[in-house]
Amino acid sequence: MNSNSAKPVLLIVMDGWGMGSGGPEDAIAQSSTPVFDRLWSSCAHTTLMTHGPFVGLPAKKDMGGSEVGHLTMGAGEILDQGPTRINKAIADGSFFDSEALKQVMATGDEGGTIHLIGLLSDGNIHSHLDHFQSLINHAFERGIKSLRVHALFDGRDVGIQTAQKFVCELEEDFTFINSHEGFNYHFASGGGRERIVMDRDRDWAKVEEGWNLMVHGKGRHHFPSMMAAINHFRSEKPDLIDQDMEGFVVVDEADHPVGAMQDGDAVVMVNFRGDRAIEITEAFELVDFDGFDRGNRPDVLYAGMMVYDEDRNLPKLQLMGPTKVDNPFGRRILNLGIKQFRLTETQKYPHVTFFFNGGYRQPLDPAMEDYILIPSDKKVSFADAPAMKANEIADKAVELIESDQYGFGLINFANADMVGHCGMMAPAIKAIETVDAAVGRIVDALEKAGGKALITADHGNAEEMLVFAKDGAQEASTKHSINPVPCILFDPTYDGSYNLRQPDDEQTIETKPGLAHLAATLFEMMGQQVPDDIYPSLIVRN
Ligand SMILES: O=C(O)[C@H](O)COP(=O)(O)O
Ligand SMILES: [Mn+2]
Ligand SMILES: [Mn+2]
Repeated sequence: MNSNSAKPVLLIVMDGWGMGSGGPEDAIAQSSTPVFDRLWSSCAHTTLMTHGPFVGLPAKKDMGGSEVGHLTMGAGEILDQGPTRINKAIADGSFFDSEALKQVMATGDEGGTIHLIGLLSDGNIHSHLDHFQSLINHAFERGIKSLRVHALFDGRDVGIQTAQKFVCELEEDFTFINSHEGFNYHFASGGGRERIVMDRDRDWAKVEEGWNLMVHGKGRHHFPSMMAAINHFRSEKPDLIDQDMEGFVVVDEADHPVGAMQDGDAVVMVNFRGDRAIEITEAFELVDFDGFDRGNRPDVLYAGMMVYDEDRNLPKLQLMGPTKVDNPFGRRILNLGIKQFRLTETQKYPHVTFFFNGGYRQPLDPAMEDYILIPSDKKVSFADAPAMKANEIADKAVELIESDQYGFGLINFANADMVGHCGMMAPAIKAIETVDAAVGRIVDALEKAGGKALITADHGNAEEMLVFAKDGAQEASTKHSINPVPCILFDPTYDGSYNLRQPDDEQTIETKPGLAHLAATLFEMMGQQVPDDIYPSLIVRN
């Protein structure tokens, strides 16, 4: 096929745009979305499942996320994702046999302290409390005497004020373990994930603050316990979302940090998801690191739950091998000679590259793949800049479509998700309206170029900005939803001769329309043979 004459077929991901109830919690229903409404009523469309087993996650109600969503879209099939594989390995015991974990435990045998750092919640997007507990119990059973937990508070993949629940669960474990002679297991530091450590946009000040708390035991706030810290910050600001809590150090009666890191200690990053674990991993591992001044760096053994950066093989020690896709969509179309682009802003860059590719970050053939990254706004809450880079992405998309070079392009608009995570209605509406207009400009350009697009989302978020308790009380929702997402096949030549498969109750996990069916649908839209080793296309010819 001559890629220069290709009619572009795009996959447009409106990140975090789910199908809501239309009620007061639904920011999408409250937005003016003339483009979406026109496309929904004039194009073939369906809804897709994006959560739990539909994307290879362990539990029925696990929320989907950008990583698992893009990985599933690119794979064209449902594959076990990181947490599923970790859970299975913990259950069958193989998790504890890894060389990496043995090395970590060996430092404990030699008298070193084992430090667990990570997101302390059961959100299952970046981490899971069970994984902390499995590691803690294993260390205890192995007779490791000293362990510290440096906890990042969530409030973003779970309820907005839930930190105390997870803290108390581990405190109970520690109380039991410490009742045995010679054991001392404690929390050592804490702070909200948006304030410290879990940055993914080279905002090194956040990582540095976390580094100083965890590694050096240095920070502005000192507390005798985790609960003292949580109570203090909530008494100052009762509606404080856990993700925004300031960082602090846990200290003893003499005001000394209880868990500063020493030579000979081991550190395990418990998060399995890579995007927000890479920067702290660089700080621990890179020799020529220049993100910030690390001070006197203790000589510690560092391990991560999984690979966070495949290209650089970071971290060196991984407790679990990576989820790999043997033949992802991008590689398959490359082999067909189809030129492709990926386009988004920094916040979602790994998702349209690394995750969609099922494990590689850089183009396999730079002459045939253009990965275009627009820098995200820094040092702002996206609630204050809800347009994010959607207009710039649309400008670039129009230019790429008009260049007449590409047979495929993947675009991600981060707004409905990133602004949705702030939990505020008015900015979310602005975010959605911006995306709607940007998609409108892209479909207009596609129409002129004779192209087509699948317009969909990787999971919901902005259509569920409030959650309601049984007693009717409501609180802001900052997390993803498990609602289905829209899927529209934009085709200016559409004559009603096909439809998209609709969900029904007879279907199985594999056959219910989901993200795993998009790859085959794209092949069909490009006029290519659908490979027989991926899930079938959603297109049903009348
Ligand atoms: O990292 C985040 O911002 C949230 O935990 C998940 O959001 P994402 O999966 O859409 O990136
Ligand atoms: Mn997403
Ligand atoms: Mn999100």
